[in-house]
Amino acid sequence: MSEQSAEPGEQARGKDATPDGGTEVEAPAAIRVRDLKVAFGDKVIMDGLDLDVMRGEILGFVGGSGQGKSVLTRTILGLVRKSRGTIEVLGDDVDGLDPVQRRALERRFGVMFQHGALFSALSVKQNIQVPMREYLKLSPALLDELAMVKLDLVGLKPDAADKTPSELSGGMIKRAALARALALDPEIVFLDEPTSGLDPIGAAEFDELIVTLKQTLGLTVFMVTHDLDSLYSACDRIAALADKRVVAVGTLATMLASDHPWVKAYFGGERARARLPAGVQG
Ligand SMILES: Nc1ncnc2c1ncn2[C@@H]1O[C@H](COP(=O)(O)OP(=O)(O)OP(=O)(O)O)[C@@H](O)[C@H]1O
Repeated sequence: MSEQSAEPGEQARGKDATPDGGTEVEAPAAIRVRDLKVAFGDKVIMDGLDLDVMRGEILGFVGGSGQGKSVLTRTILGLVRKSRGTIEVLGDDVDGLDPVQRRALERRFGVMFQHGALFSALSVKQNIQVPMREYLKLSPALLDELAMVKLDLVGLKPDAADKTPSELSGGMIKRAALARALALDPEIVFLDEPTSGLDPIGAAEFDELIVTLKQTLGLTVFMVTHDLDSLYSACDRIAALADKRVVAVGTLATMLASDHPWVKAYFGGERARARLPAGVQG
């Protein structure tokens, strides 16, 4: 786990202590964004945004509604054009990739869009197999076997395989969508508000699942969320988006100490303070 200095530019970076506890060194970032600008026509959504998501961490990404959290995710994924800045994913500058390299990189991340976004006409198994069919050449038997492995990984019973999304509970839909995001054994998983719409127990179980998968599969997780419990219990670090850039990044303690008005209001509010883990002072 790491914390950041308040210096501009330094703020986005993750640093790890050396094993002997000595000088801090920069750990490799899974995602490195620098000086990002994104605009739709005259409407500037991000300007001068820096962010590092470190390998093997769960980074919780927060910001007011409509501030650009989904747009940032989509820009990193190459679905929205940036007007300035650099984005490196797993060591590759995405601007320097030819289509073949781009496709190879895309195989290394999985995405779970808001509300699951499963294909309603397909069964759970077929949904999980969509990315497999797109990127892998496997026999139907192997595709079925792999889909069952993914179902098991996310804690769904085998009988969920042949159900359609409309036959699933909200929690099961989230798990099925996560299974699809994990279909190609990604190194990075993007989760857009994964616990929205779940009851507190379902949300806590989903958070636990994400933490377990991070630990067992070594996943890097970029998680857009409004869920304070997820931020407190599942995330290694938190980054806050305001004023078109990342204004604070670090542990919960860093957030609580931030002077930025939006971060102060978000983490210092009554609701946020009431949910703080035991032992953490708001
Ligand atoms: N394709 C687009 N064309 C024009 N404007 C867009 C487009 N996509 C998003 N926007 C605008 O960009 C801004 C940021 O949207 P975004 O969905 O990223 O917000 P968000 O922080 O994820 O919000 P929420 O927390 O409510 O989901 C909004 O004003 C939105 O209307």
